[in-house]
Amino acid sequence: MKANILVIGLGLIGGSLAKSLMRHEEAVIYGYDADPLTVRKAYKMGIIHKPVLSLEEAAADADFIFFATPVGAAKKLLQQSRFWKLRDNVILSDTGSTKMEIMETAKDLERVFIGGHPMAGSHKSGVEAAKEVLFENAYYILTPGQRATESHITKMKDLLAVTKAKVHVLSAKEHDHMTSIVSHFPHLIAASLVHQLDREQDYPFTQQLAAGGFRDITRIASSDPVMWRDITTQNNRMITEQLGHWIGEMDRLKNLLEANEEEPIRQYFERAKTVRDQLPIAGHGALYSVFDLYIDIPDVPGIISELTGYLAEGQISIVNLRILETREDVFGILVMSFQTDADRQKAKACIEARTVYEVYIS
Ligand SMILES: NC(=O)c1ccc[n+]([C@@H]2O[C@H](COP(=O)([O-])OP(=O)(O)OC[C@H]3O[C@@H](n4cnc5c(N)ncnc54)[C@H](O)[C@@H]3O)[C@@H](O)[C@H]2O)c1
Ligand SMILES: O=C(O)C(=O)C[C@]1(C(=O)O)C=C[C@@H](O)C=C1
Repeated sequence: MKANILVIGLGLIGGSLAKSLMRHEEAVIYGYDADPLTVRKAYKMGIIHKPVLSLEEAAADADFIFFATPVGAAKKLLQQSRFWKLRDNVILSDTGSTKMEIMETAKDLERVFIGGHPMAGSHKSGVEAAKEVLFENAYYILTPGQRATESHITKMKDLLAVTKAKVHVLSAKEHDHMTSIVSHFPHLIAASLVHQLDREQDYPFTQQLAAGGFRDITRIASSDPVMWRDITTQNNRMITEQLGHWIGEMDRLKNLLEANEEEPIRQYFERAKTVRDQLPIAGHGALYSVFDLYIDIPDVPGIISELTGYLAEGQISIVNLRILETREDVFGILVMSFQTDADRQKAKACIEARTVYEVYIS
């Protein structure tokens, strides 16, 4: 696709988007960030073709403009964009985690706006964390504004096709309701669990004991505070509604604990396990699918390079690697993540054929 694409905000998401949009051979990717060092880094990393110094000049040449800053800044930039001289057929979009306030702000624009939200990310931020493959297999939500026609939406879908994300259209209200449940509120729970640990005075050693469970459930508490401040203030009503449901759930749990009967407690865990295990794609999250393979490995030097070497020979790409609970002289579990089930099956067959280690899919 031949197009000038301007990405404003070259952090984790803007950087990843810019890099994957480079797959359009004829597109020219312009990159702007409030932090000039980030723009330089993005250029050096090959994430953008043209570093932008004057936002307004670059905007005037753009066919697509993406606002990929935290949602508070995105709202302000959208307001400013009313005074920019833009092409008549430009399509504006964003990557923000909230949609209702952004769509409300975009309502007054005299250009087409299609809200966007790639449902993939990380607790890491900044251009250094950007990855070309970040959106592959993830849902990418679009919330078209009132000026957007079917042909504009198709144009946007064609542009995003190279990200290999699953593009899905929703209303801003549907979006904000659903993400408050599966993304926004969980971040507050993660933060609150860390605060609970932080308040523990009697046994400071508790922090040393925070192992896999605590680490897994609180990983997202390491996310960027400004980004989450903005999300929480913009989607405040929906998030507060979820808090109300949560308090109800905690009351139910409190009753269960006070009664302290084995069977209802087992059923509580059972129901949660059933729902969690049935989330789309092998229980790996409703929003971002990766396909994990578990390999029992001895804790010996060189084991990981041995296994990744076999997969490289078989041309099988890995998206992530981690080790669960390895201790000296004990078998550990190596978890390899793949982008597709087909890759995972190929990897399983490859490792089984070439090693004696037990390989399984959870
Ligand atoms: N992090 C995630 O997991 C995730 C996932 C999907 C969507 N999002 C959304 O995408 C957006 C970007 O998130 P991120 O994780 O890439 O953040 P980030 O902190 O990695 O990057 C944001 C970038 O925007 C720049 N910036 C801030 N204000 C600016 C301004 N006024 N003008 C120009 N640049 C400015 C910052 O310098 C930074 O480089 C946010 O709206 C966020 O809600 C985040
Ligand atoms: O995986 C993470 O660290 C994330 O928090 C990613 C996550 C999410 O909540 O799933 C965070 C915010 C987004 O808007 C989309 C994705």
